[in-house]
Amino acid sequence: MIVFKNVTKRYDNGTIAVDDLSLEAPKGRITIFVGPSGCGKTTSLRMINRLIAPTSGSILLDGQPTEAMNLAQLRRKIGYVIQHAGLFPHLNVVQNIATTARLKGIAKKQALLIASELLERVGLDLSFGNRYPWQLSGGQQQRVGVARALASDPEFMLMDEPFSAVDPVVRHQLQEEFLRLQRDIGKTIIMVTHDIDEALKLGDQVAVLRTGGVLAQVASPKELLSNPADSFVADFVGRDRGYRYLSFVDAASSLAVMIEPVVALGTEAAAARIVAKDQWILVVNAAAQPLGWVDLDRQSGPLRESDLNLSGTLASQDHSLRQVLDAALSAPSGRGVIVDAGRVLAGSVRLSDVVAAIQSAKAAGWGGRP
Ligand SMILES: Nc1ncnc2c1ncn2[C@@H]1O[C@H](COP(=O)(O)OP(=O)(O)OP(=O)(O)O)[C@@H](O)[C@H]1O
Repeated sequence: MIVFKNVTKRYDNGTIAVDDLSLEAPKGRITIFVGPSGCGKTTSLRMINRLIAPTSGSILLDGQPTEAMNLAQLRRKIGYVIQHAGLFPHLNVVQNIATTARLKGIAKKQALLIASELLERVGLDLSFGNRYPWQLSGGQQQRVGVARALASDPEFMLMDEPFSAVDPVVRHQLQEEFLRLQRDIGKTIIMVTHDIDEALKLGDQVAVLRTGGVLAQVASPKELLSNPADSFVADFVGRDRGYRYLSFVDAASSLAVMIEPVVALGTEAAAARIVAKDQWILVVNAAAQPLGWVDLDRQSGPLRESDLNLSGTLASQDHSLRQVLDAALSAPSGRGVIVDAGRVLAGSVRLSDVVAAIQSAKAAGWGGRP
């Protein structure tokens, strides 16, 4: 556990970057610091590994005040990941990862072995090991940065905007991989971001800071959305917080999933019309995985790939109500496509049934994920 006790940082020019911050980052969980630019997120993070010294107050790691700890020992306990990864340009990928293990006193051969294992763990092929940082994309560099922080097997991880230097698609991938990794390693993590979506997605708890370094609220994502402490937090978590909240509610098992007629590519439109519920028919591949919808009102002859309407998203029944709602809203037929874990068709849901499921979940006090 990481504990901030009345921590204040006043820079020499008089700026109060962090003002009397007290909070606990629980063991094995992800705590996110989020807030507008200049609200003291990075300063708070860097006070933990003493890159910045607090003006007053203290920070405790598993009960031990950091100011009393040997600096080298303190840093060895803490993995540190920064924006743009900050890799050493003259070392190749495996050597970069191995540096933190070496600092911990692990023999070179063993450190390189650990580094190679971690490379795969963060989703990079072993062949990347010999490359230099400039030969990697931004997303690959970030992965190496995470692997390097993990190579010393630290108890704590500090991550400063680790996924912000990449495009939204790669960022989404990195976030998903990171959550999977954390399920295995269960580190005590504090991450800084200015992106509320990222905070709500990754955080077990989220600390919202306001300008002047004052803690506005610390709570679970669900609590922040349903019970913002004040108008600053309410504005910061976003105007669409009612809709976002659905991300935290499992699609009710009572959700009525209907049988959806399907055809294969190559089926004649006339034959498809016989099985279709209305003008829209769902096309699946040989493994019964949905490919897209076809509008039979505009179709003659065999159904081709180029006839597919691909606008509909897929949801699985164990997804959140937000995903199921999106599937229903995005489907041209108005029927959201539900798949199982192997992307095989399970059926479809009508928008009206999703809305009914949302209403009954709300009436039952939401339930679902914590
Ligand atoms: N070395 C310094 N000397 C003086 N003021 C500083 C120093 N470093 C940061 N500050 C100020 O302290 C405040 C907090 O800065 P900090 O970098 O912690 O904010 P942040 O929330 O991480 O911002 P961003 O999201 O823009 O990175 C800002 O007003 C900043 O200008």
